[in-house]
Amino acid sequence: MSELPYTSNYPNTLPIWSQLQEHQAKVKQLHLREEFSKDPQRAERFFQKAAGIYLDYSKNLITDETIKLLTQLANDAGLPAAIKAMFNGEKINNSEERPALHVALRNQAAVPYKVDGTDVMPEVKAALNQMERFVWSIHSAQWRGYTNKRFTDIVHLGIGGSYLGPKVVSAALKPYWKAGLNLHYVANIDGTHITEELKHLSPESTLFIIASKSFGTQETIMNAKSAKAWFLRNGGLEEDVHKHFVAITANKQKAYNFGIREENIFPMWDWVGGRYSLWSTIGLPIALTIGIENFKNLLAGAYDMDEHFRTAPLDHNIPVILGLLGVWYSNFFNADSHAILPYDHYLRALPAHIQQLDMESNGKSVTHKGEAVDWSTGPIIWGGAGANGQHAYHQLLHQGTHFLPADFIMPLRTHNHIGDHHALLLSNCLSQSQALMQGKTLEEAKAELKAQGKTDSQIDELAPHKVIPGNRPSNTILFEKSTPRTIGALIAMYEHKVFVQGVIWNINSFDQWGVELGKELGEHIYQIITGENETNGQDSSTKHLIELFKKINNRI
Ligand SMILES: O=P(O)(O)OC[C@H]1O[C@H](O)[C@H](O)[C@@H](O)[C@@H]1O
Repeated sequence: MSELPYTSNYPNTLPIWSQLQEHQAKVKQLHLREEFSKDPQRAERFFQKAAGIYLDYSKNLITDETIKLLTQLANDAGLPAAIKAMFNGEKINNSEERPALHVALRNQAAVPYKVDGTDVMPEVKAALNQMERFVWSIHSAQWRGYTNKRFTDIVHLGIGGSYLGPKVVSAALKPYWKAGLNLHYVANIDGTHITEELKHLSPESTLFIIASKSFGTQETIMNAKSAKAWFLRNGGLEEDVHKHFVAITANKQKAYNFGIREENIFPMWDWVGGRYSLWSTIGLPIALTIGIENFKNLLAGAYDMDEHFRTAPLDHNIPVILGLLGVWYSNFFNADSHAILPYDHYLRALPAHIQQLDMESNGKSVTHKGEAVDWSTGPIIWGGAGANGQHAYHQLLHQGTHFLPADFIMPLRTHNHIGDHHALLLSNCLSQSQALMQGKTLEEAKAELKAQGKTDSQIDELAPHKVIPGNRPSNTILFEKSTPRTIGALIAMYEHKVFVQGVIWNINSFDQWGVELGKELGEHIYQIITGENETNGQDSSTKHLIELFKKINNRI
């Protein structure tokens, strides 16, 4: 395991940590409603704009002092050096001895990015050119199906980072989709997923992308085999397969063995983590739907955020501020979750992507050196599209016993001008963060009931149910419109936020060993089902459940 190229600390042994604890004791006495009425400039003071993203963080449980102390924590935890190390391509993913160099994929400047002394930019550019040629050949119908029909449907087979990133971006940018091409994603090993997607497709006009960095992920390989079988069953011949299947992988040999022609394999690199890979060739379905120019704009938007992250002072740095606020709540207020609430139908897949990005990155409990942490790390990420959530789980946000910080995310302009929907959507978005912040006092609840003509005893009975404590924090993240550039910046912002937190917590945000055990055990269980292995050694629950499955499926 390689040495970390920057000094990392146990955050809770830093003197600043105890200063923050003392400070928290004071801040928790404050109420945001009063902080706002005391200080009309609060919104201006806690506001940043960069890379087309507006961040209002004034509805957080913070004072100027909090930001000062948190910035000090970032400095003392070695964040500036860690940012440099990431951009320098150093092996910050020390348990896998790899850099995490996704920033190279969107580098717009004529500067090299080196891995082990070799500039990777020529390979990055060559891959982008390969994507461009491919996208052009599909759009111009130079590349056609085996009966000479143009492609109408792309089926992207991938899971995890080879799925969630492309999915959120292609959905977010639907207004930019080229006419005549539909995109479908198949991720799950559940045969229902692929069955439902293929049901209405014709093999003659369907192109499959097999996206797997490792080309070893069970779900994707199984789906790829089933897709190929479907293709062959429905008229395609073995010699036509190369016209309908392309692959994206860092494991060329395996893709080749699967039957993909060498020229139809798009490269990936081990210095790009799966959940950071939508900017690479894994973004091919994005480029196919929105066109290569828009894909390049997406990269440019992410680059804008990278530059902001790399150069802005910590207390003006959007990803740093977001990361520190998350640390403030996780470690000093014991928050164990964080909600992602996009008020944009096109961005409805964002919570799922941020979930993988954040939870797979920071769901760790040992430091870079392998010592157990005794501070909380990554929170549970959850969420969904607004305003729908307001009629479902927001009740708990407003009156539940959990402390749940949230991000409200919304484009200021819409692609779909219809009636006054967008102004109403914005009103909903703003009213939710306002309600969380200000709440409703007992006096207000009573006055409200009185105005409704309730009797005194009714008022006493009902008022406690109507009290809303408020003082619940949120960020409001806005941008002018969902464009390739703003969406690029938005997602890069979250990537860096996650990194900031990983640095403070002294954990490796770029490995994911925790997912391996389930895969290994799954292999074994499958062998038991198929009779290749014995049930010996299985716990009685698993054994019993396997038997139940076999019995119901007549596999005994
Ligand atoms: O792209 P692949 O190699 O198929 O990996 C797909 C996904 O599966 C793994 O289990 C990891 O948890 C993810 O980080 C990864 O993105």
